[in-house]
Amino acid sequence: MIVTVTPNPSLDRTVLVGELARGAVHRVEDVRLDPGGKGVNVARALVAANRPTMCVLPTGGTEGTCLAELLVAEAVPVVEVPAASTTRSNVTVVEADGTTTKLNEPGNALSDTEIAALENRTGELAGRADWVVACGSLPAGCPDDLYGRLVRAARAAGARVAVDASGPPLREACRARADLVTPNLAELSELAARPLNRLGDVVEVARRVQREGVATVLVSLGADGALLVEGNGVWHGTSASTFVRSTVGAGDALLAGFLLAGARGPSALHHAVAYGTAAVRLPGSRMPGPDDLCFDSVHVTGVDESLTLNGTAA
Ligand SMILES: Nc1ncnc2c1ncn2[C@@H]1O[C@H](COP(=O)(O)OP(=O)(O)O)[C@@H](O)[C@H]1O
Ligand SMILES: O=P(O)(O)OC[C@H]1O[C@](O)(COP(=O)(O)O)[C@@H](O)[C@@H]1O
Repeated sequence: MIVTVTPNPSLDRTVLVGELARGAVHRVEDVRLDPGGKGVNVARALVAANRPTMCVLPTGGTEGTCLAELLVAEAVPVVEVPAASTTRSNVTVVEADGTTTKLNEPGNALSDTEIAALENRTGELAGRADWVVACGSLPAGCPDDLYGRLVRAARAAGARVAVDASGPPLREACRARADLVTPNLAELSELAARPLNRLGDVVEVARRVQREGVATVLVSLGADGALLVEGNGVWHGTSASTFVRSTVGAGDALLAGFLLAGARGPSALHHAVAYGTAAVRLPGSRMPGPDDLCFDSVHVTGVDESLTLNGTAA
């Protein structure tokens, strides 16, 4: 079983417009509502692939009820931690050419009791889990070390732990020796406090994260694919160019694909990039299922560290 934890879930509303212009009135061409938040999306993709999954999340108010109902409709097993404050709503504007603009609310604060309940429910499930996957931003006022604490508790219960986070919560998860972290380029660059222009820069910072005790670093590079640093190995997965409908949830799909393929080595990277690529072809944050994947368009190679991120000479 894989347990996902999303301390700051959201109700995701995605609207489609021709071209976004600041200050203008737009007539929306299409709209969809998805259950959202990074761990929620990972759980949706896992369930779509028939992998036993539990999705732990706080829910509050009308939005929280709606979010839980949407998950039930997708047959995602949910462990709800009731929260006094309302679950946030995030808005995504997708333009006809696939350009994606996200407006993410910070998320209402959880009380200390609610945070403790989230940790307890996760801890109880961790004993039966292969992986605990903790993802996304933390709501207002939540301690930065929440993911670090979850890593320690889940590992003590015998599970491996993956964390997809940014800033201080990511740093704390690395310090607690998460088994797998999945930063995107901006998040890794923030961690390193410098721009990362070449594949070699990405590898160097990922190696630094490994030295802290994180076994596997999977860096998502948007249209340039993803880089896997594991043990002494480094691989770059790319896909042939594809049309982009919405990039929301692509990182979550990448992580789900990696876990579904065993979270190890170039074959898992190949599967992960197939998931990320499939996600950008789907509307809103709809998660891909096995039928959406196209493995032939994905290539995994060793890494020439002197190259820029898109594989051209510096
Ligand atoms: N514009 C794009 N074209 C093709 N694939 C993409 C594009 N954006 C994302 N992907 C795929 O989705 C994965 C995750 O995307 P990315 O934007 O890096 O993650 P995050 O959502 O975490 O920032 C990438 O590794 C890639 O496989
Ligand atoms: O917790 P954060 O960082 O605010 O992100 C939440 C948002 O990210 C998503 O999980 C999508 O994630 P990615 O596009 O990074 O894969 C949305 O469903 C949600 O609205």
